[in-house]
This record gives sequence, structure tokens and C-alpha cells, in this order.
Amino acid sequence: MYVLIINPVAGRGKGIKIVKEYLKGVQNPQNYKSYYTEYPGHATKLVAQVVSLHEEKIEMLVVVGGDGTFYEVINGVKAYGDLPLAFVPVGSGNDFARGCSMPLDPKESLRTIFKQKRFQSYWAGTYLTDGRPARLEKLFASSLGIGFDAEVAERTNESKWKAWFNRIHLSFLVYVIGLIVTIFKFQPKNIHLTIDGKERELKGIWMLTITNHPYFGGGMKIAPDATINKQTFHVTIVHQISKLKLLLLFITVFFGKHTRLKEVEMLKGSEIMVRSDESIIYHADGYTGKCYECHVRKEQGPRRVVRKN
Ligand SMILES: Nc1ncnc2c1ncn2[C@@H]1O[C@H](COP(=O)(O)OP(=O)(O)OP(=O)(O)O)[C@@H](O)[C@H]1O
Repeated sequence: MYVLIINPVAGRGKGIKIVKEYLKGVQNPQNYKSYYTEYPGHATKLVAQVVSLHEEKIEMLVVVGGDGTFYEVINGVKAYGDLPLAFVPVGSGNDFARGCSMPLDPKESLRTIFKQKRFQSYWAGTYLTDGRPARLEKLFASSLGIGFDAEVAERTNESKWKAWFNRIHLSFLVYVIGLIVTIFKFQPKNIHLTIDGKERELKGIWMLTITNHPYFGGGMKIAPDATINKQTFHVTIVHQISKLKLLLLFITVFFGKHTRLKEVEMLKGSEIMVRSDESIIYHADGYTGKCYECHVRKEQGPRRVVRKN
């Protein structure tokens, strides 16, 4: 049985239409079960319920949504190790699909998923904040960041204008406004960073982003050399940068050329601890929170994720 978890609001609802159309043409429609998320955060609970009911019958779990929906789903199936996953990108960012070299066109993606059924190993990231017990560990599929990008994400998520801009199909403007406001308000952070046992004090940090693959923020190539692998994260640090140059960075990052700027440092590592004396905003695949300390590692075992060919 194929289980589809569909976010009906991602990509202004185009997922439902495309999936329904696709399912009209399949040979055994009874093998496909669709479930719809009903509110933010629902996918995590929904998927845990569906999987605990039907685990042994599920051949593949297909997520139809954006990066946010995929984040919720992997956190719902955390305990169910080897369940094959697929992602149909109908969101606004879709970095996970880019990172896995999957088609960005949802129709082509559905064909690839169900016709080829080829899988690759994927190691998600795990994170624990403020010394919480290990059972509260969460996963991220694409990236975890602290600093400027996290504050933009928080401002965008909490904007009272968000629903209104969504209604008039201009949701990207909420992000642009969030970005501009954050440029003026952001206070660079001082951070204690430990990567694989090596400690550093970093001052004037604008961004520190830990990634599983090159993409972030809807197609920005933040870690151009990153590859999907078992143990190494790529870490991008932006520090001591002027506001004007930060804007330049946000242009060059789409081509992966920001790494030439002297304010950008690229590191690699498998066990990362970020600590600060002040409460800092972080985001995991766009979901924001606050912490003083964040411990990041790769998930132990690989997950099977559909690949292109
Ligand atoms: N029925 C629903 N009503 C309102 N919000 C929902 C519903 N189902 C899911 N959501 C929320 O919709 C939000 C957006 O989903 P998602 O991130 O997948 O799409 P996106 O924002 O369009 O894409 P991306 O994250 O790739 O930019 C998520 O926070 C999710 O929790």
C-alpha cells in the first residue's frame, strides 16, 4: 500500500489536484491511500497514527507538500526506521527535492516515484536543545540555522500579514518584508562553537547554517560542495559582514559564489554544538524555536528516499 500525506494548503492547494488527477490513471487505485493534513503540525501526529496502524502494509510513504510538511512527517516517522519515503514538491521552497536531485515538477515527480521506485540512502540531521533528554531529539531533513535566517523565518511565520498576502497569491512578499525588517533589526551574535571536539569563540555572527545537502531557503546554494552522506554536515558561517554586503551575499548565494567573500567561512563536521549566553532563535527546515544551546548530529541509520534514476 502507498500512503500519501497531502498538505492541502502547500503551494496554494495544487497538490490535491495533481495527485487526484494522477490517481485516476493508476492500475490498482485501492493500493493508494490519501490522508490530508488539517492544521499546522498535524502531519507529525497523522503520520504516526497511520504508520502505527498499517506499518507492515506500507510500501512507501509519499509526502505531498513543501519542506515544512516533509519536516513534520520525518519527525512523525522517527521511530519507524526503514520506511521508504518520497517527496512530491508542491511547496514554495522544495529544497529537499533539489537536494535529492528529484524533479521539481510535481507531475514528473509522481511518475518518477511510482514508476521507477528506486531509492537512495539519506541521513537526516538530529538536534537537541538546552540539554533536553534524548527522547525529545528532533530531526531535520535539509538544514538547521541560527542567526539572521532564523530571525527572518520567525518574522515571516509570525507575520500578521501572512494570511492576507497568501490570499492575494503574494506570499513571497511576506518573506521579502521579513528580510528587510531583519536587516535593520538584527544584532550579530557571539557564539561558542564546538565541531568534532574543536572549540572556537565566534564574534559578530550573522548566520551559522548546518546542512545535509547544498540547498536552503528555496534554491539558495548555501553549501555548494555538500553531498548526501552518512556523517558530515557542511557548516556555513557568515560573520563580521556589513548590511550592504549581506544583500550581495543573498544574490551570490543562488549561484554558490558567496563562498568567495572573506566574511563567509565553510566548515565540515559530524558533531556540532552551538552555545550562546543569550537566547538565540534557530530554525530547522524553516520551523523556528529559541535556545541557548543546540546539539546537532547525523541520524544513526539511513532512511530510504526515492531517487530519480
Ligand atoms: N490544513 C492546513 N491548514 C493550514 N496549515 C496547514 C494545513 N496542513 C498543513 N499546514 C501547514 O502548512 C505549512 C506550510 O507547509 P509547507 O512548508 O509544506 O509548504 P510551503 O510553505 O508552501 O513550502 P516550503 O516549506 O517548501 O517553502 C506548514 O507549517 C504546515 O504545518
